[in-house]
Amino acid sequence: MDKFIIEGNGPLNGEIAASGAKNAALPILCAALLSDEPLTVTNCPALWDIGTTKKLLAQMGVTVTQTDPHTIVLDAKPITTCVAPYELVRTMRASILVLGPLVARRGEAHVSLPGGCAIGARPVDLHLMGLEAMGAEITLEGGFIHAKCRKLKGAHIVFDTVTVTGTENLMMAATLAEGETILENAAREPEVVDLARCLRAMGAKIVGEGTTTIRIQGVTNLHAATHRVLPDRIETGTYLLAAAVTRGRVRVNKTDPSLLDAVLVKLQQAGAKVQTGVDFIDVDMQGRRASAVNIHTMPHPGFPTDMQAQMMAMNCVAEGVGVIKETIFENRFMHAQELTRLGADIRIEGNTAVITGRERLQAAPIMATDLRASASLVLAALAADGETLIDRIYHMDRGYEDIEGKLSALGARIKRIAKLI
Ligand SMILES: CC(=O)N[C@H]1[C@@H](OP(=O)(O)OP(=O)(O)OC[C@H]2O[C@@H](n3ccc(=O)[nH]c3=O)[C@H](O)[C@@H]2O)O[C@H](CO)[C@@H](O)[C@@H]1O
Ligand SMILES: C=C(OP(=O)(O)O)C(=O)O
Repeated sequence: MDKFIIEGNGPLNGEIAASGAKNAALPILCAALLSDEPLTVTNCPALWDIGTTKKLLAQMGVTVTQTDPHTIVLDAKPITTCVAPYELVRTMRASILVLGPLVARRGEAHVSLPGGCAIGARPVDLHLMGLEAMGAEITLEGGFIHAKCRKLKGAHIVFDTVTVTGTENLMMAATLAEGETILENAAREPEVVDLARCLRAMGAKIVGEGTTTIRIQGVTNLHAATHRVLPDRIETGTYLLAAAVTRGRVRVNKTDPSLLDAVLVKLQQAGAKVQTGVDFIDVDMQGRRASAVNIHTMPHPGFPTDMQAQMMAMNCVAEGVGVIKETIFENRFMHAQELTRLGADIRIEGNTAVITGRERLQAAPIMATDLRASASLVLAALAADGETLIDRIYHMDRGYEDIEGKLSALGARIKRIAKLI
């Protein structure tokens, strides 16, 4: 298993470009299943999760062509099987996103219950409830979801909890259903909005994305389209925090500041000078130590849970005490124990972490437990004295394109070790 060796070497300085958003690209690739005409996806990040999705779709009979490192053309004219097998689905939460499109286009789906980051129980009951409301017959057997329906019918669905992939799955299913579907208490995440834009380019009739009520008028078929994936706001935020933890200055280009309002407010509270343009964000700590901030994770437009671990890393080296409340996932503090191994002072009580900042952290061998936890360990290692060895970084490869290349461009000392005895 690959490991990173990171040597904390002072402030990071420089510019990098954001990649396309993983959590937008994944549902968009699955949307190809809705049409028998090709979908071309550009600005698609080069990541493990994208590779897994390509394999998943290819084994269903979809022709998947990578025309350049960031462009994928998918032709789902022939869907030969409606099965999403355990071996592929277990590594990636987003695999559940083939469920809605398969039932909508083919009238059946057999999808293994999904894996992904171990950050909570992560049930899919709301996805299933919605499909049932649209007329699908659902059974669970042998770890698989089996869904059947001759023709989905529009329905009025109110989500008990805001769910991102739940909203995406039902929005995709509804594009080919008979009549109108109304999704209430829908997720407002930018990735949901990007998917709606892609579906609209394919001929879907959708209004209200980005608000809590999305209306979809079903059509008989979708057609060929090209869609550019929006920039990754979580990747962007992670690199901006690299400036905050190292007292440096980082500019992220090819991004969109309007996607990161909640994160930028916290960076300003931490003492950063934040400048934005249409497609860039510049964070400058002007050599100063960050001040600790309080965070309460919330669905968009609140503070994203996918940035919580990275903010905890910043609080570990900030001045003062920061309180972080995780309200989305019940088990998303796995990084705290590893950060403590670097000398951080973190007290956990239920869903709240109280972090007392330390001037410096000290290098130690540590282990990544999930995707954003890995990002927080990398950030902490950049602010630690000595060489930190981070094990199980495959988690990081799921969601960060060319992490070593981008961090090295900012002046970090980071080395990947394929095998260490
Ligand atoms: C591939 C992808 O886009 N992943 C993101 C997506 O995950 P994902 O879509 O899995 O997260 P959800 O928004 O569905 O989860 C939010 C909360 O709802 C609960 N829930 C969800 C569905 C359901 O049927 N029943 C239920 O109870 C979950 O357990 C969780 O407590 O949104 C999360 C919240 O922003 C992000 O952290 C993930 O990075
Ligand atoms: C939790 C994440 O991914 P997934 O939902 O695929 O586990 C994430 O992107 O932070």
